[in-house]
Amino acid sequence: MDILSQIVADTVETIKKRKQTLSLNDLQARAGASSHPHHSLKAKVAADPKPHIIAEFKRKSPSRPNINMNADPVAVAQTYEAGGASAMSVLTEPDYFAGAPEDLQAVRRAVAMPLLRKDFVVDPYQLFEAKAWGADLVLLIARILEPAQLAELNAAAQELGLETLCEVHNREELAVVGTTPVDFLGVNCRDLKKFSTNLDQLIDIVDDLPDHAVWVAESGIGGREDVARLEAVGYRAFLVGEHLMRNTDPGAEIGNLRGNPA
Ligand SMILES: O=C(O)c1ccccc1NCC(=O)[C@H](O)[C@H](O)COP(=O)(O)O
Repeated sequence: MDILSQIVADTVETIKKRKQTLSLNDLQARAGASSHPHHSLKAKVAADPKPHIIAEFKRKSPSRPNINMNADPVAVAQTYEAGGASAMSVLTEPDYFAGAPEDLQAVRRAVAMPLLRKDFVVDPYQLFEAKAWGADLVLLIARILEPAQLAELNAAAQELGLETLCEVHNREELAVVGTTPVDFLGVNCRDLKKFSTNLDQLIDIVDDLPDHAVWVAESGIGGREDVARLEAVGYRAFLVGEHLMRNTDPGAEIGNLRGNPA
């Protein structure tokens, strides 16, 4: 079983348990009562031609067992926001990424930038969770969804007022997306078998990316030159995790990535 299949199998079990603790009906009521205003990344991207950094909070990952295990999500969020991040990605998956719903909820109370619930969404229940916890965007990974399932989750998320970031790794997965009106189309250049990243793949695929979504470059971005190279071929937003989580001054580095060195 590959790593994504393992994560998805465990996620399905986690959702089963959560449904026993909080029914879908009760969760829907909570999501409906959520008083968080919507913070739109789409609007930010439309208003500003400069590169947009989606700064990620990630303690660890399958490829990196210890990135920054003791990091405080609220302190990191405040630094990211002050540094000019357009949005923040918060891992909520517990077993492989040491994330938690409480991280997203705490960050929501502390900052006003758009928040991405970064998880392995396979069930509409997770969309209501995302809404109830204060997210503005959700990740939908093409590799783990059937085309009809992706279309349904995308429509359900947008109906709830969540923007969608659909992630692909290659051309084959673009077929899963088809004409589904996702808001953001992310290309992730991490090879999930070797755990290596190769930014050239993000460049090779651009001729086949659909125009209906904003393009997001994901994984392995390590400096201003990387952003500039990817921006030159049409990417408008950049999901950056490890590079910022290991940086001693992530706020300044976000400015640098955007082409505004301190
Ligand atoms: O990073 C992993 O090891 C990983 C393994 C399995 C599924 C997803 C994985 N990573 C998630 C991501 O896509 C990254 O967190 C994100 O693109 C940021 O990447 P980076 O800037 O390289 O931390």
